[in-house]
Amino acid sequence: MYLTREEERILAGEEGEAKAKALEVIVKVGEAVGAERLIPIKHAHVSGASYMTIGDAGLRFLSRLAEIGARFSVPTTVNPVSYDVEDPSALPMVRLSPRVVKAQSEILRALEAMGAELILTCTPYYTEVPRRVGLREGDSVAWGESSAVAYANSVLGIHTNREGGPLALMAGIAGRTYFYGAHDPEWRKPRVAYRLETPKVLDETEAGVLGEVIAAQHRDEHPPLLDAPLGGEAALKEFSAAVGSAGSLAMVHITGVTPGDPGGAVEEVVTMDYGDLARRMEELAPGFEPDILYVGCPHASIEELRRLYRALSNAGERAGRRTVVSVSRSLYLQALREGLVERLRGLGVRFVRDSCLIVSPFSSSARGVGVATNSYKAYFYLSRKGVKVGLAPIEALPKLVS
Ligand SMILES: C[C@@](O)(CCOP(=O)(O)O)CC(=O)O
Ligand code: SF4
Repeated sequence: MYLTREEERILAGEEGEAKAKALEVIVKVGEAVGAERLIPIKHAHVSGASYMTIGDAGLRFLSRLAEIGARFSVPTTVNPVSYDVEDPSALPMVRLSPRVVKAQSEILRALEAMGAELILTCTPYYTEVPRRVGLREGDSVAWGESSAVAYANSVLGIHTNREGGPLALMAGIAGRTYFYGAHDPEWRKPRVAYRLETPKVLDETEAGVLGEVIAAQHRDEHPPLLDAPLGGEAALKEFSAAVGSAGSLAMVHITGVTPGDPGGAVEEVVTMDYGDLARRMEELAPGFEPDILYVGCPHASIEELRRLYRALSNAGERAGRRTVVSVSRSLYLQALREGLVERLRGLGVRFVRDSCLIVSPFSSSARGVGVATNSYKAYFYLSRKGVKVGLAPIEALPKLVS
């Protein structure tokens, strides 16, 4: 791999042992995928911050990095953790053990010592970060959270591969990543298009199921092109989350949404039938009265909170008292300023910031609990963790509670 003089100096340890080791990892991974050079990144977003995901081994790894003086070279933010840091009791049905609280605090301390900004959300794109860092279409970043990776590439035109696990962390310390995949304009040109003729604009749950269908059948190395009427912000967020969780897609070129020209390289068109989506929606619909109505995986958008308020306002108060919303601290403050938090809390809604039902200990205490959610990704993960879960759009959720 070609290295600049500066990169050679970093590898030689002239900017410290930690940065040398981090760049060594990036170079090795780059060489393994055939990358010929490195590129600078403007931002890193680190997943793998929840103690429930990384455990003691991850805690030791991060603490060790901080001890040897690792520091992020570019603005670096962090994914959700195992509980709401300011209100650990916010999680429903969860009694946090002192061990989890202590270990999670040590993880956060280590990340902060390395210079991370603890925004603790999987939706960095809904925070001040992109504006403050000056992220623009075409910029390269190293993001770890799969839903944010797909959203960055497909909705914002920001270039990132799925830098899962420690890779985003290493790229944040090295200030670089390998030039490959989503960073390469040639790779971003779709060869296969998926066209959905439908009588209606897709809501967020249909968009999530569409993401599952495409992720399951797309085999080409280049991103798919999608020609379908996705309706609104929540649909884009849930579609991005679904293609990243039901498959490993880092990008979908969405007609009318993704910035830039798709490149005119499409060789195959797959026509999809809305009936297939409708049948899958039927399969995933909650066939039970839910104990919890869950919104906010990935963390809720302001559009979802506004829709949730309208839906709950027309429902009985029992629905509100069963509703849990996970949301970034940043968007919570925006909703607070709008009076939305007070109105939703007035209907009994419980807010969980910094965390969610998937990366918190919720699923281990949710045996027999029924969850209805508007998020395909929450369905995907909670069902695999043994939780009874069904999928329905926000407007339908309160009607499931008698
Ligand atoms: C499932 C996920 O959204 C959250 C759990 O990941 P982590 O704890 O940030 O590694 C990660 C992902 O989809 O990249
Ligand atoms: S809310 Fe969903 S997308 Fe966000 S961290 Fe939890 S599982 Fe991942």
